[in-house]
This record gives sequence, C-alpha cells and structure tokens, in this order.
Amino acid sequence: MARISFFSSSFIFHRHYLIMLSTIRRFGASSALRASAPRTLSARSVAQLPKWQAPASLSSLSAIRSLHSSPTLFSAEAAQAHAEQTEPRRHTEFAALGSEGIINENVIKNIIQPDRMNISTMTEVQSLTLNEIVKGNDILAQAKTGTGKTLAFLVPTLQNILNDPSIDLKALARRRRSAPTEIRALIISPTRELAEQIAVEAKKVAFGTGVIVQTAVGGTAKRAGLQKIQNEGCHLLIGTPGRLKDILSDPWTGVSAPKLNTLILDEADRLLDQGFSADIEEIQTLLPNPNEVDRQTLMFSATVPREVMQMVRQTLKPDFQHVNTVREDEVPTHERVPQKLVYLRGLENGLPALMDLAKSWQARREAGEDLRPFKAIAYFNSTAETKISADAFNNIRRTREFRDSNLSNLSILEINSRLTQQARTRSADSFRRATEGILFSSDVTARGMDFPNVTHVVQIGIPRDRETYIHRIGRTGRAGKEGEGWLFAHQGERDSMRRRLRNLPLGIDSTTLPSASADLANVTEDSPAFETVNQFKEAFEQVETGAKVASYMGQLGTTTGNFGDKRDAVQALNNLYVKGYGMPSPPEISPRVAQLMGLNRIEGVRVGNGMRSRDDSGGFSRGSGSDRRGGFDRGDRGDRGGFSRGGDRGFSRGGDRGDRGGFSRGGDRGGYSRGPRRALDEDFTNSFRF
Ligand SMILES: Nc1ncnc2c1ncn2[C@@H]1O[C@H](COP(=O)(O)OP(=O)(O)OP(=O)(O)O)[C@@H](O)[C@H]1O
Repeated sequence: MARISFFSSSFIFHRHYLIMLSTIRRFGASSALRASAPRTLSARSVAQLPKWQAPASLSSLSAIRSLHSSPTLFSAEAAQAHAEQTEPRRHTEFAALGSEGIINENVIKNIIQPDRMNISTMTEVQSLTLNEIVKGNDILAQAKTGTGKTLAFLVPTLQNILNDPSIDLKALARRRRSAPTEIRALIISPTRELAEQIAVEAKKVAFGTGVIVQTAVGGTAKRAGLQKIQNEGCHLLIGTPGRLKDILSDPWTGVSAPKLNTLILDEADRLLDQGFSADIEEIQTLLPNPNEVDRQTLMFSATVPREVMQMVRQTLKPDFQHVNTVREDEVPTHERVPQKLVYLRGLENGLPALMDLAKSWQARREAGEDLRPFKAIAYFNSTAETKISADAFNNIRRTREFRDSNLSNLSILEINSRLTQQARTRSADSFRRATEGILFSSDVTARGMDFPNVTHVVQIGIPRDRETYIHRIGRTGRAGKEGEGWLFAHQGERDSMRRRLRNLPLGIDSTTLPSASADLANVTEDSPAFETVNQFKEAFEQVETGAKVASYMGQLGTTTGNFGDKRDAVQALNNLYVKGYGMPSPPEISPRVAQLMGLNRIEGVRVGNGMRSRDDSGGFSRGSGSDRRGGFDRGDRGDRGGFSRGGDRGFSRGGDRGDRGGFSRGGDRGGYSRGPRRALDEDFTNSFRF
C-alpha cells in the first residue's frame, strides 16, 4: 500500500511538474504557476501535493529544452523504455488522463462517453505522443493509417489551448465568442475534405470547453467562412495551405495569429514535398516569430520518406522527438489487410475486373459467408479516368439487369478535383453514409479520409509511388477493422511496380476475377466473363465521345509514365479505347502534345488535329492539343489566389494543390505542381514526371 501511495504522489508531482514545464515553455514562469496549480489541485487534495519550486536550472527555456536529447527517435520499444525512465507509467486509458488532471474532464467525457465518441483505450501513437505534446515538445509522429493520429494531436492541442492563461474561458463561455486574432493553434491539411473531417472531430472533442474551432478551406465561399471567423473568433484554425495563406496574408480579413503557439502539419510528408513546401514556408512567415512567441510544431503521417527528413529538421526544433510506431522490419501496411495483385490482360480489363470483384463478394455473402457489404474505393491515376469509369458504372447501374442483381443497392459515387466543392462534399458524405457502394476516386481521398466500413481498396493502374500506395490502402482496415487491397496492373507496368512497390506483401491472384484475363474482343457466351464484358460494352456506347477523348489525354501521361516502354504503353492504351471504350480508332493528339511528350515517332500514336474544341458533353472541351486545356483540370491553385476564383465553377480550378486537377498525375495529387500555369504544356510535363 505504502508503495502505491508513494507512487501516486510522485506521479502527481510528475504531472504537476510537466504542466508547469509546458506552461513555462509557452507562456513564462508566472503564467505557469497560475495555469498549472489550480488544474492539478482540482484533481487532488492540496495535502497530497509536494510544493513545486522551479529549479534554478529550469528557469530558462533553453535549459528546459536541453532536457531532451535531440532529436530522439522513439521506436515503440525505445519509447516504452524512455517512458519507463521518465514517467511512472504510460497512459493507455483516456479516463485516466481526465482523473489525473492531465486533460480537461470535459474533453475526456467527449471522448469516452458512449453517446459521444465512445473511445476508451488509447492507440499506441496516442499513448506515446499525448504527454509529449502536453509537455510542449516538437514531435514527428509516424504511425500506420487509421490508428487515431487525429486524436493524438487534437486532444493535447486542445489541452494546451485550455492551459493558456491568456484565454479567459469563463468569459468565453458567457459570450460564446472570441476574436479573429485569438488563434492559438493551426492545423494544415493537404486536402479540403481532410481539413473538414479534422474539424468535425475537433468540434466533437472541444464540445463544451469554450474553445472555438474554425475552418479555412479552398473551394468554398470565402466570404461566408471569413465572416464566421470574424464574428465568432477562433482558437483552433484548420485549413488547406492555399486558403490559409490567403486569409493570413490579407490584412483586410482581420484574421491573424499573433499568439499562435502550435502548428500542426497533418500528412506532413505530403505538405513538405515539392507541391506544398513553398506554401508551408510562406504560412510560417505569417505566424509570429518563434523567437518571440514560442511555437510547438507537430508533424503526423503514416509515411515519412527519407527525402522529406531534411525539411522536417528545418521545420522542427533541433530537440524534436521522432515517435515511430512502425518497426523498421515491419511492412508499413496492416497485416490484417491482405493485398492482392491482379495482372490484367489489357487495360480494358480493369473495370470489368472491378465489377467481378463486387459480384463475387456479394455472391459469397449470399452464399452465407459472414462478410460486410461491398464498400470499395477504386483509385485511378487521372481525374478523367475516374470520371469516365464512374460514368460507365452509372450507365450499368441504370439497367434492369443491374437493378435485379445482387448489386442493386450499390451506390456509385465519384470524387475528384474537377467536381465543384459542393459535389465533392456531397460525394464524400454520401459515401460515408453508404452501406454498399463504390467510390471512384482520384487521390483526393487517398490520405487521411476516414470513411467507415470500407471493405476494399482497388487501385487500377500502379500508383505513382510507395507512399501513395500505402495511404490508399489505408482507407480500409481502419481502427482495427478488416479489409482487402487489390492492385490491378498491366504486365507493361511490371518494372515500375517492382521499383515503386518494393517489399510490400502483394500476392498474385489469377483466379478470382475472370474478366481480368478475358480477351474483350472475343469473349464467348460460355465464358464466365461474358455477362460483365457485355455490360461494359453497352455502358461505354453511352459515354460521350468527348469524355473518352479527354480521358485519353490524361491517361497518356500516366500510362507512358508507368510502362517501361512507350510503344507498349500507347498500344495498351489504344486497345483500351478500341476494345474497352468501343471507339472505332484511338483518339488523335496534336503535333505539339505529341512532341512535348516525345511521342511523335511512337508507333500507334495518331497525330492530328481531329479533336473538336467542344462537344455536347459540356465540360469536356478539348481544344486541339495545346491551344485549349478544356476538360483537364487546370490545377492552377484555385483556392489560393483569392476565393473568388475557386470552387463553384463548372470544374473546379484546382483547389488546394493536394487535390488539384491537372490531367492525370499532376492532377489530384499535385506533388509536382508549381503554381499558376499558362497552359496545357506544363500540365503534360507534370503528368509524366516520376
Ligand atoms: N483510441 C481509439 N480507439 C478506437 N478508435 C479510435 C481511437 N482513436 C481514433 N479512433 C478512430 O479510428 C479511426 C481512424 O482514426 P484517424 O482518422 O485519426 O486515423 P489516422 O491514423 O489519422 O489515419 P490516416 O493515416 O489514414 O490519416 C477514426 O474513426 C477514429 O475515430
């Protein structure tokens, strides 16, 4: 008993000390005394507490920082050992954080109550980072997809806002509003949907605390969002790089962050890559000088490739801690998500194979297997391909045959940067709610999105890199659930695949999906692929020629990039358009585009000016090569150069580069985007850069 009581009092001392430490670090010693004492006292009787005196050696920030070795790499085991040395124990239950006065009781209630978030036990990344963040340390945290990284940074960040003695939360509770200059924490996300999702979670966690959470995302009406911040004020701002930069750089908005203490980069590796790093640097120049206002920076992602470590080091304090819950010898995807590789006979076999997957899954359910309803995300490498595929599936969905089939409840949804923001939000919400469905998606949703109960992630065509593969796969198997990953690749992509997807546990499946290997031009009635192949033949007859032509341009970039041999790529793509999409001949490309892409001497490329400038599909205007960009998303930083340009136009002009259009790869991924661009040419250059 004595041991226990000693343990608990030293532990309380430890907590008390931590709070003091973090508050000194942020707000100075006198604030620390004000901020930490009442909170700890509220949880324990005064008599239990040792009297806290700031050791002389801890009186300056630099001294406090020197307590941490720099930078520290915490593997799960090392972190455990570290925790055992520096802390009496590591917390695993949210309730304990509340009862011990580490995290505000209201916040904990919001997390654990069954009628609220209903989460009681922390995940490993939460358990490893939460205390460190409350202490004020800079952190780079890497943990597998779907393991609760969002709460890992939200909860301590909220607590740090609540700890800030310069915020009068009682007065705030009475007035329920603050000022647009009261921002204490900024969360940056690469995509709009993810920013919105984080905000929803933040509001749940902050409920009843008085902390005001606002969003600033591209593609939405600037004025309305701004007015909300101006009227209600803001403590925690969550947004996409372009819009945040707009708001914070424009003195007329009245929104600024002179007291900002915390900067969080979610999907940090994405935000630090070439596509966003300039913006992130610029946003930092709009924040208070960290030498004057101490700033904690937090970075979270499931992937931290070596290439971004230099940027990480430049952005974090030298003594930052690297918490990594993924062991070096461990695959970065979840073991409970089997990953299957299907070699397609031709690119035209991809969509029929996807249909086979849905059919076979539903058939197994009907046969009594205990399987969840088919809810899949199908990823494509170009926005145009996403659209044309969704169109084809929608055409099939309208047929009586489909309505009478075991797939009749399947919702067909589409999301890519070419859609208006309203349409994107609608698709995301519908898919979140859907029990059964397929979301045809570009990489807009590849990172961070938490759609519940996704059973399958299907990647059609190999992704541009290993990180993209990992994040896409991560849309299933979240929070301990099961899921399956499927990669459909053409033999011509084999070399690129080996290079990009090395050491991933992909097992070849050549039996489950009959349409994957069928010759679409010669499928006979006795073939198991017959029905599916015919469904697609009819479906593609109804797809506008203009849409097909537009898609060709997008796919040309990705396919030539993915195939080892350009001639093979063109041949495979031409087969897709003739055998798959039912065109009499493959589309032409302009001499200029052919030259730019180095395709003018490649067999099978049809160079000409046969493309009309506009067709009746409205939106798929194509121009003849370089003269118009038309249906291809411009990816020209729509949500950044002022809100007036963004979103609500026929096809969104980009947005937060993370989910930009661009045709093909530059598009929804934006990794290589570089700002407003004149025209098509540069998009093409981006589109086949690997
Ligand atoms: N401690 C927990 N116990 C159970 N579920 C949790 C816990 N923490 C978070 N979750 C839930 O797990 C899901 C995934 O969480 P989250 O989106 O934060 O994952 P993530 O690690 O950020 O994933 P990604 O790498 O894809 O961004 C969410 O639905 C979230 O509510």
